[in-house]
Amino acid sequence: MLFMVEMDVNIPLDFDAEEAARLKAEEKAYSQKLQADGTWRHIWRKTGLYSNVSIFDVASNEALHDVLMALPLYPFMVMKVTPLNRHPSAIRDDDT
Ligand SMILES: O=C(O)C[C@H]1C=CC(=O)O1
Repeated sequence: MLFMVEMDVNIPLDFDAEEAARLKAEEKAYSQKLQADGTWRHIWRKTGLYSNVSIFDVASNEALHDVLMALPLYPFMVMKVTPLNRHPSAIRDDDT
């Protein structure tokens, strides 16, 4: 199942800088592990924003929930989740 997830990150300005750097490093490692195993199919930065658009490929709503809740930066994120269907006019057999 494919989902588009939009993540807006908002770390308070007075949050400890070292802790923020640690959480960002953890987030990067977690994200790259999920990208390597095919769960996190695409990640794009929204230009000019601390925000991304991502595509996830997971087995169920519950699986996506678990992946998102485990994001180290989750406490600082607002997310919008959109389920995706293959478009009937798509010309490619896959969506890579
Ligand atoms: O930077 C972001 O958009 C937030 C988050 C998502 C992946 C990652 O490494 O950080």
